[in-house]
Amino acid sequence: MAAVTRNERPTLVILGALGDLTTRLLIPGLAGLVRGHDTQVELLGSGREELDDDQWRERVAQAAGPDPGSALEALIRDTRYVQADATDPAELERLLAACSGPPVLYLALSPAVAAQACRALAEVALPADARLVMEKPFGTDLAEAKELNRLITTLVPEDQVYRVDHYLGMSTVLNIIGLRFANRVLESVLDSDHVAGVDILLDESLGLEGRAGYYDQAGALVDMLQSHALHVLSFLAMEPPSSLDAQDLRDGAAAVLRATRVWQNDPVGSSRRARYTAGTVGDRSLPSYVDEDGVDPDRGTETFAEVTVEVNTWRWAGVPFRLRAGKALRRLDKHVVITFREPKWVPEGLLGCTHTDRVHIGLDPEVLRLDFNVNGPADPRTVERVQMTVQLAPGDLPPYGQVLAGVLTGNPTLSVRGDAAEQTWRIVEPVLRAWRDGHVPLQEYVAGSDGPASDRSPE
Ligand SMILES: O=P(O)(O)OC[C@H]1O[C@@H](O)[C@H](O)[C@@H](O)[C@@H]1O
Repeated sequence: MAAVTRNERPTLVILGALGDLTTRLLIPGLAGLVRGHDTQVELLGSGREELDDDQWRERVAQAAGPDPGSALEALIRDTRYVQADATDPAELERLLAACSGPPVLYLALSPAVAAQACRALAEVALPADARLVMEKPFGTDLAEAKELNRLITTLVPEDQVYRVDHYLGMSTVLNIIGLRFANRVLESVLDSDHVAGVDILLDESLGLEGRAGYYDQAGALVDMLQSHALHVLSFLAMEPPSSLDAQDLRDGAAAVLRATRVWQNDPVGSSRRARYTAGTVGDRSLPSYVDEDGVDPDRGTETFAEVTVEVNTWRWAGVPFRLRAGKALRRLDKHVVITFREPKWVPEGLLGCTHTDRVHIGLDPEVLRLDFNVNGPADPRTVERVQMTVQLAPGDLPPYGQVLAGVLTGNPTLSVRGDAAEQTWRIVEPVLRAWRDGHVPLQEYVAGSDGPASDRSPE
C-alpha cells in the first residue's frame, strides 16, 4: 500500500478509545503500521470518560508494546484525548475541530451506539474528505443494516466507508486469492465436478474473556459466521477477478454472497447450535457459559454454531459449504478444508485408495496441507495416504494493521461493501429465526472438548 505523505496526513479519531478493541487490537495494529511502514497519521482518542492527554499517551504506549522506534514515539508524543459523547452532534463538531488532517472516524463502539453516532453525524457538517470506519457486526439484522447503509450514504460516499472485518486483513485469508489464482493446478479443479464439500471451521479455545455484554447479545452465529466465515467463503468461491482493485475484488465477493443461501432452504436441518458447560481448556478451568459474569442464562445464547450453505452458481451448485465456529473448544484451529470427490475410476488391482484428496488451508495456525495418495515404498499396487505440509510465514502486519493500512491510505479493497454487508444478514436470517422459534435444539458440550457430537467429521 502507498505511504501517506505528510501534507495529507489523516487524523485517526478512535471513538470508544478506552474500550477493549482499541487497546487489544487497534493500537497494536496501528503501532505495526507506523513502526514498519512509514505511515504518517495523527491519533486522537475519544470517549465519554474523563482522561487527560498524559493518561491517554500512557495507555497508547502500553498497548503499542516495547521498542516503539522514532516514528511511533512521535505519534505517542503528539496524540491527544478529547472527552466527547459520540452520540451528541455538538460534541462531535468539537471533536472534528480538533483534527489537523482529514478525519478518519473509527467507531469502535457497540452496534447500537455506533448507529446512534451515525444519526448524530447526520447533524454535523462533515468535511468532504472524511472517512467513516464501522466495526462488525454491522447492524443487528438485515433491516437495520439496510437502514444504517441508507443513513451512512447521506454522510459520506460509499468509497469513504470502511466496514471492518479483520479476517479480510489476515494474511492467510488474503493468501486464498494467491493460492487460487496464481496456480493453475488448484483453480482448475475448484468446482462441483471435482469438489465434494468445503468446510470453514473456526475453532477457538478462548472462552468469553469478559465480553459478556457484547457476546451474550450476539452469539457464535452473528459473532463469527455472519461475518468472518461468510467473507472467507466469498474469497474461496469467487470467480477470478480481473484485478485486485476495490471494485473488481468486491464485485466478485458480493456476487458469491448474492448466490449463497442456507442449504436446500432448510435452516432447521442444516444448522446446529450449542453452548459450553464447565470444563478445562489446556490448564484453564472455565465455568459453564451460563455461569459467566454478565450472561443471561434464559437468553439461550449459543457459543457454537454450524450452518451449511450452498452457492448457487454454475461452478458451485450442489457443493455443501459447512461453516462452523465455537468457543472454549479443545484447541485453537481456524482452517478451511476442501474435500475432493473420489477418482472417476481406480484401476483394478490398485489397492488402498480409501480416502479422497483434501486441501487444508490453515488460517490460524498458518499452514497449508495437501492430503493425497501415493504408491507405498514397497508395493506398486498399494497406495498410502501422505501429507505435504507447507508452513506459511506470518504476515508482517497483524490483521488490524492491514485493515488500518487500507483505511489510512484511502483504499477500501479489504473492507466490506454495503451490499455485501446486507447479503451476509440475508443469508443467516432464516437460521436466526429458526433458532429464535426454538426449532433447533440448543445442545451442550464440555469446555475443552471438540464441541457437540456430530455425525460428520471432515477434519
Ligand atoms: O481469529 P481472530 O483474529 O482471533 O478473531 C477471532 C475473534 O473475532 C472477533 O470478531 C470476535 O468478536 C471474537 O469473538 C473472536 O474471538
